[in-house]
Amino acid sequence: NPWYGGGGLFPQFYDHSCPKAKEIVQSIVAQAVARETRMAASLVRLHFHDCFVKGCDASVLLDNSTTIVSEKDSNPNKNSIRGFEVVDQIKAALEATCPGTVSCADILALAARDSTILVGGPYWDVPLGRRDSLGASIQGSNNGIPAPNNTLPTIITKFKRLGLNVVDVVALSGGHTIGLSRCTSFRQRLYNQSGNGLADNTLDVSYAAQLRQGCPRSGGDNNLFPLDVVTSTKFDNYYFKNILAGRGLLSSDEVLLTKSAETAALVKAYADDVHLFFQHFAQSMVNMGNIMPLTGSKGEIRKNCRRLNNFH
Ligand code: HEM
Ligand SMILES: [Ca+2]
Ligand SMILES: [Ca+2]
Repeated sequence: NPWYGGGGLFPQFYDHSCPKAKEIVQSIVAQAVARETRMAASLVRLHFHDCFVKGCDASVLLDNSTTIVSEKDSNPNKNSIRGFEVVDQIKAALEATCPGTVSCADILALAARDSTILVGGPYWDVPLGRRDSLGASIQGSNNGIPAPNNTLPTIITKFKRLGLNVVDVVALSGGHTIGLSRCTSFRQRLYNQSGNGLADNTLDVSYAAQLRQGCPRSGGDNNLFPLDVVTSTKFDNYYFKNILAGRGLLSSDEVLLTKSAETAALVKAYADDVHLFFQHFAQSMVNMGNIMPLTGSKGEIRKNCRRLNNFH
């Protein structure tokens, strides 16, 4: 059935219960991205870090409380993940228009799509109807979200566990065509990639020298660098062209080219054909958004994305 995604979600879910839902999300995301372009990247990543932990259920949005250990303090998220204030603003507007109707998990999926379009990326219909979790998993966040120094087999395994495939790995890594990374996420490549005191030899020499300027051996952990050194505010295929030129920022970006013929072929195909990348990215975002949604009477529709309705 073409109307339904893998998880029983469908794009028309709010057409009767909250017909303005999509435009409300879009207009607040547009304001936020106009204020700060990076917010588009941060909102795309927020959906990813939600879906990879217990599925797309807004678990990532819960704050610490007596019953919740927040995913916000996990290794991948701490001092890194952002966009929560924008989600709060969207939720407040939706509660004012259609109280108790639109889930925080669906807000994340819509905001990721709208963000992508606003910086020049592809459109896709977002399957909807997710409900919000009654818990969070900091352990799931620490273990389930790939780390930048993971090997390619480990990264692929972390995707496959969730029903995603190698095309999804490479296409979704293309999300790094926008946004920023902290020095701490790639420092090892600049100084001691293989424990021999040498820089990663796959790094372009002048790019590595440029990175060392702002990312010293010690200190500057939170200094920020574009994930796409050519067009970090534009959703395009420079991320893949950069990898081919030894200018991928993270080890997890570079290994797509050097550790598997299958992923390398996709990197080259996307570098050659932006339309193919856009088509695959859109499909893979739908695939990611279908990971283990709560539907029917499972979970709840939170009134405030940061806490359970029955909070203490
Ligand atoms: C394939 C495995 C992946 C790894 C190892 C990875 C790792 C990272 C790391 C280390 C950062 C920088 C964080 C920091 O230093 O604060 C980052 C940023 C980012 N990631 Fe990924 N990522 C992966 C996949 C994805 C996917 C699937 C998406 C979305 C489709 C994505 C979207 C982003 C975006 C947009 C940013 C920039 C966020 C901002 O500027 O606020 N990443 N990623
Ligand atoms: Ca989740
Ligand atoms: Ca770009």
